[in-house]
Amino acid sequence: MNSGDARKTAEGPAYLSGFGNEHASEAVPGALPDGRNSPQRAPLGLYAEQLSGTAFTEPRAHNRRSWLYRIRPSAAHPAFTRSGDGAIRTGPFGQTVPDPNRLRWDPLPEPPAGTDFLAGLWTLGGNGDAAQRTGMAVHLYHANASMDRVFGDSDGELLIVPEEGGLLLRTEFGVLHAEPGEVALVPRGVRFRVELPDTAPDGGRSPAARGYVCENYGAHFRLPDLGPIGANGLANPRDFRAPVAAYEDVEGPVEVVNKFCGHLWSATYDHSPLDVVAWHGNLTPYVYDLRRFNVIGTVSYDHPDPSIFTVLTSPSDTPGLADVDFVVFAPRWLVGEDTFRPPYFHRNVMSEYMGLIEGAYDAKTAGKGGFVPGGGSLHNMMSAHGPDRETFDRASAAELRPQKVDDGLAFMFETRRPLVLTPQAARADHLQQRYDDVWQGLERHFRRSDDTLH
Ligand SMILES: O=C(O)Cc1cc(O)ccc1O
Ligand SMILES: [Fe+2]
Repeated sequence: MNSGDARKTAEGPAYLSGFGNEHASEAVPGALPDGRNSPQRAPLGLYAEQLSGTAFTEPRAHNRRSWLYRIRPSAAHPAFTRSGDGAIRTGPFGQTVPDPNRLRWDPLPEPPAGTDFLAGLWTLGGNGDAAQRTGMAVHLYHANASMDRVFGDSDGELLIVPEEGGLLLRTEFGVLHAEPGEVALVPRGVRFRVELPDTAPDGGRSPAARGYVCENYGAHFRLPDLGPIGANGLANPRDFRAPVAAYEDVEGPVEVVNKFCGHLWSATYDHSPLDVVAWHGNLTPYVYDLRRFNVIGTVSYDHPDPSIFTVLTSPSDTPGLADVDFVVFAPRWLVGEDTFRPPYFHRNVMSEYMGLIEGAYDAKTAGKGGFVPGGGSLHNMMSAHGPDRETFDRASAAELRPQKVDDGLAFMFETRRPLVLTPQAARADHLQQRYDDVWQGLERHFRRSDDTLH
């Protein structure tokens, strides 16, 4: 293999900084044409190819496309044939009756040896319709082997949230590294391979990689508007990192898997499709370190709605109504006076899938049988939830000194439509059976005169 690899820094691959920027990168000097996208003959004998992420005519502020200069055009491939879908499912989700119950899962069980990222993807549920390009799916993954095939998802962009084990993503645009605490996004259709880097001190294979994926069938994730917050805050654009160009020059059979309208299709190419020597444009994969999130909260009283924690949003056609939001509960100070500080009791018109990357979440008791890293909870539209009894008791009695919440990293995929489970999620052994019990014992404290409660 002749690999034009990315320039490396001491910590890992080199990156280009900024969300949605017009970037340009070449792995070989002179590979990018000057002053035009499609010269009569592209430099170095490369093929020019455009990859669009939005309709050509969408407003400039949202328009996404990149130009790729590659050893072979993507068109040079044989026919795809259907392969098994494994545990991957796609909207529309109609195989279970939508469930109004509060649900919680333990982490995915250990997969058989030799399970790569694609084979380890397991769909929990979702909504909308991939063919209508609206809605989303929640997947989890548990893998213990690097892919040697290449994957591209025509149904949506993939927001990958590692929880255990780092991932090396070799993409058409270059190499990305995502550790737990970071997220990676691969745009719709971009081909990539997920490798599990050797992280064990003895140079052995890292034991496993586990995490979550939001497959977004709708509009690209973008940064939320900041409104009165001002020009800065939440996720800062410069903290998003795109890869520098890096290519594989591989002649020989490479399996390429394409997810298209819910099914996996496979073709054996006679070369690697990760053969982009240079590219420019604003449609790129990227990584973001969630610990860089600039958390904003109250400095007076009350618990702000969690929209204040939105990292990325995929808007619908209705202003302010997201198809899906990606929200992070990052380390922060709590200072609210005369305030119940954890998340309040609520019933939400949006549906909430929550995951835990590490530690504990401030509305739920940690530990075995509770909300644990790698597990997840689903609070569908209008289902009543909030702090569990232990949290309610503790927070109602706590002395309200400034308090640093820095013992965990939780996130939420919040979506406009109820999430419908796959049969495998509805019947999973790792679905907790007694989640409702966390709200048992919330006794009545009501007295007609309010002199006893506090
Ligand atoms: O724990 C949850 O349910 C998520 C959540 C957090 C919060 O701070 C306020 C509302 C909400 O739904
Ligand atoms: Fe909630």
